[in-house]
Amino acid sequence: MTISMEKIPHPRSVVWQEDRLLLLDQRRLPAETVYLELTTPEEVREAIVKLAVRGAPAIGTAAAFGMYLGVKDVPDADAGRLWSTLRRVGEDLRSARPTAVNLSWALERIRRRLETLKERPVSELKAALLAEAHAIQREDAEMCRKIGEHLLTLLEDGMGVLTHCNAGGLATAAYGTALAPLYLAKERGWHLRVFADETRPVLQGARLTAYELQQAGIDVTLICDNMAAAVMQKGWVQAVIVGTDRVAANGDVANKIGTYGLAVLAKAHGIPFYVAAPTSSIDLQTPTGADIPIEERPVEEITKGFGLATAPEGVRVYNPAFDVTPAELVTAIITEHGVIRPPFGPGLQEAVQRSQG
Ligand SMILES: CSC[C@H]1O[C@H](OP(=O)(O)O)[C@H](O)[C@@H]1O
Repeated sequence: MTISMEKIPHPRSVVWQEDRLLLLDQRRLPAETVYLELTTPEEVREAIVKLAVRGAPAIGTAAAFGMYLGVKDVPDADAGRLWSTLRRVGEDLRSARPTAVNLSWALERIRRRLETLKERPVSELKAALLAEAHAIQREDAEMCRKIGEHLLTLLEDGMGVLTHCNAGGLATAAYGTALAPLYLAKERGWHLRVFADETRPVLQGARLTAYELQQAGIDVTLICDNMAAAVMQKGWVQAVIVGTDRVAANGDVANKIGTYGLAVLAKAHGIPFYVAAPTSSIDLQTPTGADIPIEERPVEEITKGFGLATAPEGVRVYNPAFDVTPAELVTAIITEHGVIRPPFGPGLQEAVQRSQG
């Protein structure tokens, strides 16, 4: 199934154009649609660190193109410099953000692909690298649409769905993961009522999810994070759907801070809690959620969000960007291969193996 990128119902976050990478600057949404034109891996790393590009799959894709930017001007006669540059740029990009496994997954996929061609001329290696970056992006779009189709089998027309952060088209190559079923439901003429958590402190839900869904004509209601319990208590939510930055081998899920609390609330209200997870976000080498590195971000995201001082100077701040939801609070994990129910271990292994061919 090939996705026609011209027909996706939202702006593209990562676009390769001739010899440069265009990144939709998500820090400026929803007020401004501005694309950064990047020509070096250092610029790509900075864009990832500063959340100009964000969302686990989008980060992986941007890093893959960043690898090509790092080597595209290496002389064809200098194979040694190509390999040393690949190692340096790979490590530099990998260190940009620690939690989303898609970043290291994409870089490792590039490395493995080039290792199979290590005796080939530099020109062939560079062409193969760029082709692999395009393949990662293309496959991500296809995975997202398939996740949407599988998630739709768990929903019904007329349902209320609550989501957190942005696991939408802006976080991926197309359609998103958690938001994919909402786009497909719209295509089928369903009416789903979406409640989007604003998702402090960076407000990906308010700035990105509400924006994406409103642009697509999907019924979305923006709520503050602390309103999710009341919305569930009113009976307005029949499913919670979130994305993920990393699923551990036992089914523990790292996702945007606040996800764990939603899972506890969903359990308390008897609401299914679904995690949309492309296999590129599943990390079988990480045994449990306790082993997932959790990124801590600058205090200013909380004390001076969007430039407005909202806390006393010098106050102590704790700003983890993610939390871990234990597998026992997850109803199902939905990959591009289908719906996985507990116990998650065997199903996660099978899904990853299917993706490795
Ligand atoms: C399909 S996006 C996955 C994930 O990434 C987001 O984090 P961030 O905005 O910090 O990159 C969020 O946790 C999404 O659920």
